[in-house]
Amino acid sequence: MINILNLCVNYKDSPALNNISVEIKKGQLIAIVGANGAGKSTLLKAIMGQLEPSSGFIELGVLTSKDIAYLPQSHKIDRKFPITVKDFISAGSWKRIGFWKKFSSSENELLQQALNKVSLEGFEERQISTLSGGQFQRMLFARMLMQDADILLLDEPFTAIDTQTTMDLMNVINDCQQQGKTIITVIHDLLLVSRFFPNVILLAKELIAYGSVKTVMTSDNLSKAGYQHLAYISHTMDISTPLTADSHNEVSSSLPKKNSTHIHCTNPAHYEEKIS
Ligand SMILES: Nc1ncnc2c1ncn2[C@@H]1O[C@H](COP(=O)(O)OP(=O)(O)OP(=O)(O)O)[C@@H](O)[C@H]1O
Repeated sequence: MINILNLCVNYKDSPALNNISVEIKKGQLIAIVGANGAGKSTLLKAIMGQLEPSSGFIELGVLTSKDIAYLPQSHKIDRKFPITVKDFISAGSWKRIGFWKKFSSSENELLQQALNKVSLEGFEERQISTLSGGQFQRMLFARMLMQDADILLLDEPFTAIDTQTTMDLMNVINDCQQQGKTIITVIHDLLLVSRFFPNVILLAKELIAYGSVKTVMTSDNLSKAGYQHLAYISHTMDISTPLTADSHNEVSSSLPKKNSTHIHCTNPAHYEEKIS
């Protein structure tokens, strides 16, 4: 479904990805792993069409970039931008309904579902600047859910958030996979990868390995990817623990409730980084 063939991406004269070939099937859940500067974010941006390949290509089959939802690294978003949680999340639907349009009842329903899935009911009128780090990340997930896209690309969704929030959001990712969505996530936490992600792309500007956790995260591959300090303990990593994130309802019930009203869509370009 996503066919990446001999992909090279350069920033001016400087290569960021070299000769990457990977075939990703519909419904797969994949972690992209690699040291800082390995080209992980670059690969996501190339898949979503924000960066042009210097050579090689990416095919999405019958899908287009409109069918892709992107969750950026949270520090790339201006958290001081004056916008409510509701308006921020509703921006996820702009590809469907355009900017500055009133929501239909079905869009409002999607919004409520998204808020519910990330346990942020009652936060609709809050300014995004007042959210904690974990609540902010939940809001980013809600906006991604609002897009209702077939392909989800997430860039470091679990950086600097607590275990509870990580587990809740892992549950959201799991639900999305069960709905048949294809999910590709950049992750630095190798233990999280080994526990929750069936497949891994290991990068170091070039492709070190692609496949199941067991076949990819070997000492040899980790060493080639620049994880020399971790390679020697890789064989002790527990890759057999199943997903047990079931605390979503608990957090959900502890948050305040509030009715929604109709909202506007705001152009995400106002508060997000632009790719140069
Ligand atoms: N806009 C840009 N202009 C020039 N070079 C860039 C740009 N964006 C990224 N790079 C370079 O491309 C390489 C890959 O960057 P990328 O952000 O894809 O790595 P990454 O694996 O996501 O890193 P990290 O884990 O640190 O986020 C790095 O050397 C980086 O400095």
